Amino acid sequence: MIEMKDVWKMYPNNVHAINGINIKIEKGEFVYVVGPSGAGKSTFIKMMYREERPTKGDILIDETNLSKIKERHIPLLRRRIGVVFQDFKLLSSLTVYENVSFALEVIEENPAVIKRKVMDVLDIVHLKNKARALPDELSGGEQQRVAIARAIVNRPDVLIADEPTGNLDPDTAWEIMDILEDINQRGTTVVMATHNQGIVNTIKKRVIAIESGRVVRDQARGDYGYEI
Ligand SMILES: Nc1ncnc2c1ncn2[C@@H]1O[C@H](COP(=O)(O)OP(=O)(O)OP(=O)(O)O)[C@@H](O)[C@H]1O
Repeated sequence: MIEMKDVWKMYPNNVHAINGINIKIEKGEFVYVVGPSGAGKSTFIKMMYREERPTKGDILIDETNLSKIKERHIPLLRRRIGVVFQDFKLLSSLTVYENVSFALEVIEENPAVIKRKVMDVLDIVHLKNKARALPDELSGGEQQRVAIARAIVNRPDVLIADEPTGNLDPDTAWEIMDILEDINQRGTTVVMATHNQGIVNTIKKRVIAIESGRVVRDQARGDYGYEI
């Protein structure tokens, strides 16, 4: 479960990005975060994986209060929360296999276990046959699938995706959604910030709309709600 209690965020330049958010996301939910550009969606999401810290308020991931965890425990938190970005962020000199295995916490794992875990997630994203390829040899959609595999290889409870389809053509965006839905159906909570009206209006899920750093709508099976 993810919970925000009266969360505020002011950046050092005095921009008030988040202004008093209270939300609860239960285990296994799939949530879209929508809203105009600059509304605070990325800030909202970054606080969930402790990339940014709130100026005020508490964020709980299950029993862990993110405001209270020590810097040295952040890697442990990141194993419980996978993150996917619009621009993939793959390491260009590593193969698909290496990009995924690199993210795996390798402590006390034997090579056979590592290989099984990497191949299992490459199977989920339908990329087993590209394990030896380099990112530059892949399409944008394939690169995003590698990024998703990397994000889930530690079996996180939560997958956070900030505009995961933002750089992809429409057909490829739908493929990515199939994979995110599959991962969600396997039990992972998915939180996805998006500007993709077609996806939100077709694959109906909970919608949290943010404007000027506040939740202005929180709706089960909601619409995108903005004209593009
Ligand atoms: N690191 C930062 N330092 C200062 N101000 C920031 C920083 N990051 C974001 N902001 C500001 O905070 C506000 C919210 O930004 P945020 O990126 O969270 O919005 P967003 O809804 O994700 O926008 P978009 O849809 O364009 O990605 C904006 O006014 C932005 O300029």
